[in-house]
Amino acid sequence: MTAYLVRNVSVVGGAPTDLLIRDGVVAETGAGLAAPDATVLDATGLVALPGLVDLHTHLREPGREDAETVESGSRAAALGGYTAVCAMANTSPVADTAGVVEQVWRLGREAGLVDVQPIGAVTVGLAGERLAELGAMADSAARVRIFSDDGHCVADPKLMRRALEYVKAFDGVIAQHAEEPRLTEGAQMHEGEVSTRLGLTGWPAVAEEAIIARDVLLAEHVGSRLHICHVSTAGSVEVLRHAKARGVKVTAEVTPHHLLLTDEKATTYDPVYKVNPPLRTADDVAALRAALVEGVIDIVATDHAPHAVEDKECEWAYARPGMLGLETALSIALDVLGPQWDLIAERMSRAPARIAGLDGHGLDPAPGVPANLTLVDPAARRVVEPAELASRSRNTPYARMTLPGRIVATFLRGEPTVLDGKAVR
Ligand SMILES: NC(=O)N[C@@H](CC(=O)O)C(=O)O
Repeated sequence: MTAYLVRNVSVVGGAPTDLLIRDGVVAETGAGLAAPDATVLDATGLVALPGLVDLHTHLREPGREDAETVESGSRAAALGGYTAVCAMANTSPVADTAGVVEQVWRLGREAGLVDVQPIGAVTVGLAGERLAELGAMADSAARVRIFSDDGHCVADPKLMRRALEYVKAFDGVIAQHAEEPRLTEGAQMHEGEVSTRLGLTGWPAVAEEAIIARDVLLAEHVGSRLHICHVSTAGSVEVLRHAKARGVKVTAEVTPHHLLLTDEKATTYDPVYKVNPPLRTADDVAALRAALVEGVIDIVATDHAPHAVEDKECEWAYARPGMLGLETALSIALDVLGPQWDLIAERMSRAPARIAGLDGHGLDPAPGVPANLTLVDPAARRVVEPAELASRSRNTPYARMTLPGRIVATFLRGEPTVLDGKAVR
């Protein structure tokens, strides 16, 4: 195994130092290290972060390998600075059995570019009628701890309660896609002034807020861990603030796109901006940003949702919801938060690793720690070219935008997955 001597790097924004990476761990840190056998990387001006961890990635395998595979999504993740991703269960077949989660887990190991941690479905076939085999998935080789019907809400309160009770035994967490389905029938975009102007059926903020309010009360009643996927409204932030003040064990994520884009984008009728939950108003964006800084929202998660061309380049009403995220998330975070490295490390690596229970991830580079880390050039600016993305899909909402920051290198247990901004494999 090659040793790497990373020279003159700022660890999470601190004073420049050297990092020696050997045998899968950070072996030494300090100024002026010597290691004649190591490959030297001059990291002057670069920042080292603990490898990013994505709690919400759609890898599309099995079932839609034309849109993404475990391998192509893993490569996109590594290029985005990630060392671990949690793969959502809405594949085909659905990841609702030990067999399917083990298959995804094994494909992740074979690709070897990031740790792929499968998420199991809460209900059989995401149909919201019967609990899936949560215990069997937890006991499988994939050791599933997060369960989600993402793409669908667990709308039945009794099923939601049972799921919360069930996962308590192994400290699992239910990740809820908060959308009261009766309130979003036929919805095409955020319900508000823009939807009225365009004559499109709206997805009201209350459809999200009502489910979060119900579920934080259920989680409190049961004493279980609840995670809220892709929080998108100012009202949801208020419900979460209230729940956290009461001591409810709830965590929440926000996506890069909900931190940057608004429902005004729908006026282009370009389906690349169609996503679930929909892009909201500028006031919502401001509330989400403030909540992320404050900690009412715990993490940034990408909701990387690759879609084939025919599912996106069509009429708005027929387009599938979802956007790419893995290869641009750090740049958007840098754009929105500025160079607050400790905050970025917390919201994009340490906290998601804790929520997912991923050992060896989310740890700042320090002697003895597994070398899961990424090197960022904060001064670089890049133009997003869809054709250059590693994802099999092209549905990025940031096409041809100039974004700050570039991932220079990513290491997974001491092995580079990205060097000089390029995937190693
Ligand atoms: N976030 C999205 O817009 N899409 C997700 C599922 C979903 O949440 O609808 C997908 O799987 O494509």
